[in-house]
Amino acid sequence: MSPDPAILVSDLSVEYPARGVSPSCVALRGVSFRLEAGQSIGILGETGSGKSTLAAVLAGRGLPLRSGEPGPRISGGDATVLGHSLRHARKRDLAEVTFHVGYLPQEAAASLEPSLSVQDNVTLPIFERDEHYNRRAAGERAALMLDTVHLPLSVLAKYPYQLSAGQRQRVALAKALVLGPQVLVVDEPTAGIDATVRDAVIDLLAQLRSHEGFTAVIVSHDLSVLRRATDVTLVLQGGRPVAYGPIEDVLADPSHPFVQGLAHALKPPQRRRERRPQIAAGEVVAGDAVTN
Ligand SMILES: Nc1ncnc2c1ncn2[C@@H]1O[C@H](COP(=O)(O)OP(=O)(O)OP(=O)(O)O)[C@@H](O)[C@H]1O
Repeated sequence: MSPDPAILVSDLSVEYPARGVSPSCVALRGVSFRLEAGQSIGILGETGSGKSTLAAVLAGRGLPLRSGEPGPRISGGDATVLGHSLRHARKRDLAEVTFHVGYLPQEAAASLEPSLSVQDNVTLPIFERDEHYNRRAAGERAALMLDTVHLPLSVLAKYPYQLSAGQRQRVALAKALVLGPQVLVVDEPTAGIDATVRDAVIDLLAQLRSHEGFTAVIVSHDLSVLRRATDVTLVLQGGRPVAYGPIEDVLADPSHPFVQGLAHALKPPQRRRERRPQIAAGEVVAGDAVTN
């Protein structure tokens, strides 16, 4: 394992600058964590807590290079990804980061290019970097990626509208993996897909996690994803970190009221099932005591 962390976030604050009549908005405040190469972190939090902003920033996406450009701006602290400081990133740094960090944004499946075949969608990141790249080699790469996400090769010639939502999600994942990233950032990978495909996507993320040196940042409120595909989970509220640790520890020891609510929201079916027999057993005992 490299002595340098894959990702180092130190007291990071991020804001969206004011635009027109909209005031500026601080999306992240004082976030810190260190992720070694080969580790995987889950990001959890209520809507608007800054999860997608953190994912996009760490993926090097959307950061403006000049003041006045739209996009989230690092207003305090820093995030260093694969040795590149994002606060002081120049165009070349961001190109390096986006090359080595695969990104599956929220609703990535819906943002596949409808006029392109699956093969052309998956290989788009290759040709965006090198328009003269060998087409045959790119086709072979697309086939390998489809195999990685467990889709049949017949899907390569299809168009996104011909696929199910779950298949589109896996194509989007293949596209995020096509450049062979060292780090994968995924934002709600199981949202909006049916239960069977959801399991397949979770299996995939768990398998990727077992690849040596593969580092991942996974935004999800799906407990199975956090359990199977992450080592630690960071909980955000209003842009601030409120809990950090392995997901079971976070849920078992919720010292913050928000995390307590979250633990309850994520666990009710199991807890209710566990509690009911206990109450029933108590009633039986009480009844027995009366009748005996
Ligand atoms: N382009 C933007 N311009 C201005 N403010 C934004 C922009 N995108 C997000 N925000 C604000 O930044 C904050 C964090 O948003 P973000 O999308 O990161 O939250 P989230 O936790 O991912 O939410 P969700 O779970 O709903 O996707 C919110 O207050 C949001 O309104």
